[in-house]
Amino acid sequence: MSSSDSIVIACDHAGLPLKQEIVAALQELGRAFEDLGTHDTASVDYPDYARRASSLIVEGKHRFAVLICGSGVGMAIAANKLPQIRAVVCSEPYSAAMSRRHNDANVLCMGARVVGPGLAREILEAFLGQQFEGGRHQRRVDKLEAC
Ligand SMILES: O=C(CO)[C@H](O)[C@H](O)[C@H](O)COP(=O)(O)O
Repeated sequence: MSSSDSIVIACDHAGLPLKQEIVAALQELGRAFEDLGTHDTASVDYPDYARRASSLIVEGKHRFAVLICGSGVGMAIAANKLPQIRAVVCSEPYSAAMSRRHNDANVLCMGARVVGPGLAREILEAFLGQQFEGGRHQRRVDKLEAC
């Protein structure tokens, strides 16, 4: 794995338990990652964490982000405000895989109040295990950036 495949992870208070599972999964997978927090259950605002993590992708420090809140939705809305960010909320592995293959998604959002740890790990592995296919999908992704 090259450093260009590194991952930044972040969560709000609602996402903390699942983020801890994702940290363990990434360690077992041997993936390099940076954990931006939050690190305790005090209530925080997901846009702050989504912006920090997504900014590190835009700056080129990390290739992917995994963002976790209660539903995953708030994190995705916030992350997609930044240019070059294609954030998806996934609650099953098929969408996660296709978001890489067809959409070149670079931010995976999950809801700790939606998916359990086993399913979350399957989603994570589906996302990280696929490559963007390019071709006609590159044309469509280019149009996304122009929207
Ligand atoms: O942004 C969200 C919903 O789209 C997240 O699920 C948040 O984690 C959630 O809104 C936090 O809710 P709480 O009642 O403040 O714990």
